[in-house]
Amino acid sequence: MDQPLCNMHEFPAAEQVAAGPFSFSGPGGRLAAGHELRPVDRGRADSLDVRVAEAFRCSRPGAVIGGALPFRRMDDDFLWCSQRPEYGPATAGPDDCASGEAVLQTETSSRLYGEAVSEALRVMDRERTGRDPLRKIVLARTLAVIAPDRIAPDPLMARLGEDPSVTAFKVALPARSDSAAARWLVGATPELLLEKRAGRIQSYPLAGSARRSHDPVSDAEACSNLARSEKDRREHAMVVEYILDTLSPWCRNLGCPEGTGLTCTRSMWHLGTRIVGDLKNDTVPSVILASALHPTPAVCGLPRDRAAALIDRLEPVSRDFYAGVVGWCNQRGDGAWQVAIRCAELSGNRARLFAGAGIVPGSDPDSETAETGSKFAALLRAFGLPGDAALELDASARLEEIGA
Ligand SMILES: C=C(O[C@@H]1C=C(C(=O)O)C=C[C@H]1O)C(=O)O
Repeated sequence: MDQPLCNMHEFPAAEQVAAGPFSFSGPGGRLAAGHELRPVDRGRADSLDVRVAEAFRCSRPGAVIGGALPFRRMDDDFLWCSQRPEYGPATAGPDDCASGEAVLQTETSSRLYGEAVSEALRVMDRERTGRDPLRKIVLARTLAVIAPDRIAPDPLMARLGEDPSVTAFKVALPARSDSAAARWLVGATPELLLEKRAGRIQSYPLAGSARRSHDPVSDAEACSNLARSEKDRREHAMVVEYILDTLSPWCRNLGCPEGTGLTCTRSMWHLGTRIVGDLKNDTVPSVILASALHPTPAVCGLPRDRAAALIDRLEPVSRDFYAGVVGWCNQRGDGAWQVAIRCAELSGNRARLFAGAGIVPGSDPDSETAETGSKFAALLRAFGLPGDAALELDASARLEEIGA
């Protein structure tokens, strides 16, 4: 092998190589980048197959590609090929990352978010009787956490991994041109975009959400209200249909044997549907299937390209790799790719937290704002802040607005 086992990216990639540029920990165990890392040539979704094949062409048996696909298909991905990945049992646990001194700041105010939801509803209403109307859009907002010191990705990931219902992840992100700080995306996602083992694939889309409660009676009530909600079922069905339609050309058979059910993390209830299938060609890499699906209407909308354009117009902060895809793939094409939600972008002592919600005709701007507020809870707790800190911040901003 005469290619250098080093990276060709600019600073601070060396620091990211040293720290391990990707790591995933979930119910199935843990995979970390390990040793002998090379960057996969960066590029867009339309050249991914060529670049993945090239990265594996001269790699050792057991090599794995891991990293992140951005939200926008026209942006470049950030993937690494590891010659010696490390596998182990899931690691979770109390770690020393919680800094009680972290401060929460609004980036996108709840008022602005509510206005964006209202604007999306107006667009849907205008198009309602036209050809191919906008039927769903997922809008997100951000919060900032400022810590006294640099925020380290691994302890944060360990805290997030304490919830056994999620896959905790850490992936290196490309440096921004205006800053020398290494960037990371760290999160705990409950949503599996695509897993492939030999010829079998699986996807577990989520859409339709309710906040959990510490009180068991209210928690059960939130769950049963979600199960009965016509709006949430409609929102969910669009995602399932889209995934079935997209995967069917690749599959000999494909279906949802268990139907739609309820699933939960420590902070949220979701509607979820397990989709399983058998591939016609079992050598197709899992990352190619994941990229073909991305972005699903669980994070973007329908019709996809128009929803993506409206997201660009209505969201003040670029998603970058939030609502993208994170995961890994081996030389047989087996691997697991998760939807990059419930995550924060770390850079120095700052973290940008993202949360989004699906908007369909009939959505209520205030409820959607509250839903995004609830989705920050797991991250906020991992930073040592109260889980409802975002909701509290929204409530005090509202009081200020009305001059109370
Ligand atoms: C977009 C996010 O979550 C997605 C949106 C959901 C919804 O609208 O109900 C549910 C799960 C996710 O697919 C997020 O958490 O940021």
